[in-house]
Amino acid sequence: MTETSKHEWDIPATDDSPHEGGFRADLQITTDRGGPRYGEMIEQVRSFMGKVRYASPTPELADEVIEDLRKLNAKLDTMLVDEWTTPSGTRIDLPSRGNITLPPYEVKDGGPDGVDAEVTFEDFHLGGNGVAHGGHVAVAFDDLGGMAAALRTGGVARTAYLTVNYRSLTPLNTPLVLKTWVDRHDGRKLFVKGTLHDGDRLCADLDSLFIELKPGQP
Ligand SMILES: CCCCC/C=C\C/C=C\C/C=C\C/C=C\CCCC(=O)SCCNC(=O)CCNC(=O)[C@H](O)C(C)(C)COP(=O)(O)OP(=O)(O)OC[C@H]1O[C@@H](n2cnc3c(N)ncnc32)[C@H](O)[C@@H]1OP(=O)(O)O
Repeated sequence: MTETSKHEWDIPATDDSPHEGGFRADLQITTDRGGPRYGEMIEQVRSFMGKVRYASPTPELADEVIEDLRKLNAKLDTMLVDEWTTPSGTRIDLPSRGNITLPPYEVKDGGPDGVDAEVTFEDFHLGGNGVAHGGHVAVAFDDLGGMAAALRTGGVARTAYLTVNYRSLTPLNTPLVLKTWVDRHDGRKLFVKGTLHDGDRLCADLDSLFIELKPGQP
């Protein structure tokens, strides 16, 4: 057994379906791709994105930052790979699998019945008046809802609908409890529910439908 095949979301390949569900059957989930400091690199980028949200640079500082970013972009240009082999989204040892586009969450427990995670919306996720943007809350629900569906079926599912009810304000820079679970499973249809809590206070809840993809479906 390889290091990656121990996980419940490792999707089995067959001879006639090497790309199960249109996705690579072997998602090559790793804990070492990108090196031991990849998580730290992502943290620095997250921190930078948060500062960009709040910074009001002088024109001179903007010039400097542009130059620095050009250099950094040129460095990463030399290392671009496809989506199946980038560490971003496949490093299961890192918050949100190292996916910079997701609010950082840590899975505490997960299986066919659902997923429990801790999510922190950061400065970058500011909507207005000091609280999280509703779109970022929906992104967190979409990803963790997709994970609940994937852990139930052992394959990748796509979101058919995603209804988020915003029940109270979602604070920034506060660890919050995010839960998703399969409420009903009917053939390829997975009705996934979810909740986001700040302590005892319900911030938002989720009502969604994920459709298990057929072999080869994009
Ligand atoms: C991606 C992860 C990669 C990373 C890998 C790393 C680790 C993996 C581990 C775990 C995975 C972790 C996390 C998951 C990550 C992300 C999840 C995010 C997922 C997304 O963010 S994904 C993007 C947004 N998503 C779309 O881009 C979908 C566009 N769309 C379509 O692609 C089709 O539309 C589709 C496929 C949805 C259905 O199409 P289809 O042809 O397969 O099926 P069909 O239409 O026949 O529907 C079958 C039955 O569902 C009913 N039905 C369908 N839609 C409905 C609706 N809206 N309302 C009510 N009922 C509905 C029908 O009425 C029928 O019901 P019935 O069978 O009873 O008649």
